[in-house]
Amino acid sequence: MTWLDIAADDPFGVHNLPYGAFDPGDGSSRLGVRIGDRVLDLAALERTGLVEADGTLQAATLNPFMALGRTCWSAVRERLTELLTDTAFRAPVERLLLPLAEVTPRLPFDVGDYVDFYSSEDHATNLGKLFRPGSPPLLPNWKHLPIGYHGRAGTVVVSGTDVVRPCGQRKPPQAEVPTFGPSQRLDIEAEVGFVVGAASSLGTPLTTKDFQDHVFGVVLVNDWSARDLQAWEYQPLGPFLGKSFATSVSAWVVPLDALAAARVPAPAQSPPVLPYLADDRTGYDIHIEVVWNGTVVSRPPFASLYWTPAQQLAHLTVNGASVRPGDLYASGTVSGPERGQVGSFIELTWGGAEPVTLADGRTRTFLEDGDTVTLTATAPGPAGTVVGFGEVVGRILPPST
Ligand SMILES: O=C(O)/C=C/C(=O)CC(=O)CC(=O)O
Ligand SMILES: [Ca+2]
Ligand SMILES: [Mg+2]
Repeated sequence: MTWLDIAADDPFGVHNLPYGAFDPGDGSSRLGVRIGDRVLDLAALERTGLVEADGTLQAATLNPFMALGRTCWSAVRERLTELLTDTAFRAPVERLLLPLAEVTPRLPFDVGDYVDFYSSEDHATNLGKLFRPGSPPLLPNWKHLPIGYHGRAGTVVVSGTDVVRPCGQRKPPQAEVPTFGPSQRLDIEAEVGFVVGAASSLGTPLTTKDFQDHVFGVVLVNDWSARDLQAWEYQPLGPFLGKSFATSVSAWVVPLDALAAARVPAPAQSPPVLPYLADDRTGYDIHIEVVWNGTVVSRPPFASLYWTPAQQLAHLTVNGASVRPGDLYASGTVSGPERGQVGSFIELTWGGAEPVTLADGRTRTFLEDGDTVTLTATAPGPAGTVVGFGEVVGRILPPST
């Protein structure tokens, strides 16, 4: 039990302790750990000598700390738990707690490379039907490898950042030539992101067993997608400007250690995968909620994903490509089999053909200017607790002229 005055069922209790970066009000970026509705100033804590992490907690982002590797992550997490539970430490630690409401979240890590996968069978099937009607929805490679593409690391933004509606080329199927203008089919993708901590060596692939030692933690991701731009540009090289304008991540990186109780068996795979992709089928029971202008429109179940994050890591390094601290790889859109479980609005409204009605009585197909989308998620924690992921929220601004 923590000495802090927080409810036993608080999703940000001592069983969670997610890391982030925050601006205390002076324009700087400082590392912190969230506990309840407060943030513990890790830079100041390290300077007191109560925690030791080679000075890495003085940095503006988590990258130097994440580079230290799992032994250090576990030691610091254990020490933080001790400091927040043993009343002997209450006096020196309590002084370093700030109300969450008084700080501004910053991007918690410098994003190295950003990869986005496509690992939900339901999502891939739905998108196949919508983008390629008349063809088999799953391409022949889909069950043999986790399909992915490299996204744009420099436009990954922290939750709360507004998203300007992108402009670009689009060509409806019946049109003869493309036109240019603001996207008319602006969409979201609800995803879970994995943040690499420990680097690997160029030329040496990681195995599925290396996942625990290289992945530091988990964030929520909204991979904003302009479907009209995407549909016209994506063949043959894959997503480009239809997705690179912005990708939002949640402010708090939930340590992998906080998700031990959320492990569930991932779906069985058939046909069998090649040996380098064989894994112990560890999935995570993360329950996502998609909230559109205040209305919950969907509840995507992460546990349903066909490809696990361990397989994704093994696949993305199997050619010898290395990973670095701050690399981010996202699961791909999380969709379950039901309409109320899909992770994108193109699926929710079936290509815009079936509008949804929000709580304010207004209908929607794709995003309108001024709309706000919030993704939240929880997972089971130890001893009946709940692990919170916070939220990733973004509001759509009109296109720049
Ligand atoms: O099937 C397609 O052509 C396109 C699929 C996507 O847009 C999905 C994507 O970005 C990967 C994912 O999030 O699952
Ligand atoms: Ca995506
Ligand atoms: Mg994106």
